[in-house]
Amino acid sequence: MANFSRQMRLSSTLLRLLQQRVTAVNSTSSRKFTTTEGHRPTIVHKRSHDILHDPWFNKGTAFSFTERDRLHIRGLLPPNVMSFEQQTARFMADLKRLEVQARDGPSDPYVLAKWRILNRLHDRNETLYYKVLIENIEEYAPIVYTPTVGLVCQKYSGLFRRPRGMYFSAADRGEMMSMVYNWPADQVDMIVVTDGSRILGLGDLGVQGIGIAIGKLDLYVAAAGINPQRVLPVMIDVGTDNEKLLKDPLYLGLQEHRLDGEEYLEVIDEFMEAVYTRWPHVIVQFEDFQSKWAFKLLQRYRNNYRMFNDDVQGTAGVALAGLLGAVRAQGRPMIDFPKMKIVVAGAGSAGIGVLNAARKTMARMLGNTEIAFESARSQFWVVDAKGLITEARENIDPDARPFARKIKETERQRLREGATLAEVVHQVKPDVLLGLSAVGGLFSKEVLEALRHSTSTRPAIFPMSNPTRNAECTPEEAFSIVGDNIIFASGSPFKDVDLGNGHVGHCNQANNMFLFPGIGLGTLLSGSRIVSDGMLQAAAECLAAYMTEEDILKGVIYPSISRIRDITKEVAAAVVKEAIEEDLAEGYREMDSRELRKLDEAQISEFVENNMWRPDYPTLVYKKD
Ligand SMILES: NC(=O)c1ccc[n+]([C@@H]2O[C@H](COP(=O)([O-])OP(=O)(O)OC[C@H]3O[C@@H](n4cnc5c(N)ncnc54)[C@H](O)[C@@H]3O)[C@@H](O)[C@H]2O)c1
Ligand SMILES: O=C(O)C[C@H](O)C(=O)O
Ligand SMILES: [Mg+2]
Repeated sequence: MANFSRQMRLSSTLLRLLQQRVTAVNSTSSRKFTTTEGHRPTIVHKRSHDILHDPWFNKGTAFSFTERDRLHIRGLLPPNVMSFEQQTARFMADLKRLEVQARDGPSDPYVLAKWRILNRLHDRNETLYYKVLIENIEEYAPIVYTPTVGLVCQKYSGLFRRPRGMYFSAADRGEMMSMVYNWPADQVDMIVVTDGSRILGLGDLGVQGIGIAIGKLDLYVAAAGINPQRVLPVMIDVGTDNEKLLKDPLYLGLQEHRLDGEEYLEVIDEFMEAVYTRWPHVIVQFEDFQSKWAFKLLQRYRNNYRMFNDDVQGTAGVALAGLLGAVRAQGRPMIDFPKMKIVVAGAGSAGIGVLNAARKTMARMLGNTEIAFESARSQFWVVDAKGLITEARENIDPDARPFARKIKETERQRLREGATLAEVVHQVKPDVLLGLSAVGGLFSKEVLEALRHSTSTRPAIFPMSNPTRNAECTPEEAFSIVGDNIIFASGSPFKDVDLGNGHVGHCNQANNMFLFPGIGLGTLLSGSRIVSDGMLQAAAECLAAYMTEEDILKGVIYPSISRIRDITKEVAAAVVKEAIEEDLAEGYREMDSRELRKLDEAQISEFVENNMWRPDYPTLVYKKD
């Protein structure tokens, strides 16, 4: 009897195994024989451990039996061959177990543990990692990207395991042109580079800022479908002025003060020359450079290289789309935008970028004349660490000067140089209060109470600073103090607010993640040599038009992150179209500029979609070098 039940157990195990094998066989045989690149075999030049430790080709337990023989890895893996779906499910179960044990809330103590688990998967098997990320983007973007990525950068010394990306330091001067050949990939499409000097709202984190470049590139892969083999996170370590890091024995970067002036520029110039020599078509996204350098570097390189600054230009487009959404949410036509009164707290790279873009858009709507440009200026009040910026400000930052209020105007409004944010909001009664100050809680009770007197029927509150703790206010504060009717959009994600009357206060996320992946992908596929103002404007307009009237009236002015792949495709198509119209498009692979010009709108969209990478295992075949 005992024997019989043992046999039964064995045969049910066997049956299960066989079923799994059959499923695996079926899933292979049911594959359509298309000519798409994903199903052609990939030739590999390594075997054995090398392939298991190579995240580009590793499939872990999903290697089939024949592949295990071919690649000399039989016996190096547990015997059960898992399907891609089983692997995903197993990984998700593990990740979920952690969550069941700790029901989180906004200050989830397990975010770093989740990041670690995801990071380990990233090291082992990139294809599976991106499948998990894409299928669960809403849940895990806040882990691999903002806000958790900020914490990861802060704790980088402890979290560092396997290196990812490239590091160029001040000590590498004169060597970068050869160093760049140490990177294993012959093709790189996207580089995100930082010097770690202003990571989110967390200040100078030195070499630890590499985390932000990695997080942005994760979105390039997940949202824009850039091939993960062709992305490169870069950290340019020119030292740090963070005294704590300078003394920290575990710090992984150069323990000297930051280079400045010509010396600093020489390092960045050398880096740019090196990467464009090896990969002439690469797109370089500058990220989280302190404002002092952000504008200068943008002006220095934007006419000669395929580059853009995400904090200045990406943020500007995202904010602009939100501002236009706020106009529509009041039931007014977009063309009413130039009538909006906008108070901006923060005049750094992000704030100034937003101000310039909004002013230009207003001027265009008013007829694109010099008078229109001048008159648009008076719709903005800018408050920085020293208060309201007026023409009376001493040593005014040249980038902020165009937005300094005229003395006469301020007197008329009973304001003055250096007036506090609360005073400005009280006197101006703005339609929009937008924060890019990196100061958590800046929109205090006093400021929000003053906004209750806004002349708008639906005041808009945009605490755009990151990460969560640096947000100028929480949605709970905004809805409870200013009212249920407001439009709320924050840089870091917040949960919707229960307003207690059967209604929900919607929390939009106003983050440049809705634009930079599409700007990069569109630039890549158009083959444009530069990222023009027109291409950036097209990206912003595409995002602004994405939401339906019905959504907007409900206060939903940005898409949910679950739609990031779709919005990114649309943005990229808009960028390609604009590049064609501006005669900048030089084409991509077999789609040369002449072919590109023949495409209609739907065909451009299809072209974009067909060139977006998806996580899918190719069949691997070994070939000797
Ligand atoms: N949501 C997004 O997509 C997005 C994009 C880019 C930047 N950001 C966030 O914006 C913030 C600022 O970035 P940045 O590069 O402009 O930084 P920055 O340090 O260059 O600028 C900060 C600005 O805020 C001002 N400021 C400081 N204290 C203030 C106060 N008490 N009141 C009013 N203004 C004050 C400073 O004077 C300065 O002008 C960061 O937190 C960053 O994470 C968000
Ligand atoms: O990184 C983000 O989440 C947005 C932005 O680039 C920032 O610097 O805050
Ligand atoms: Mg940034």
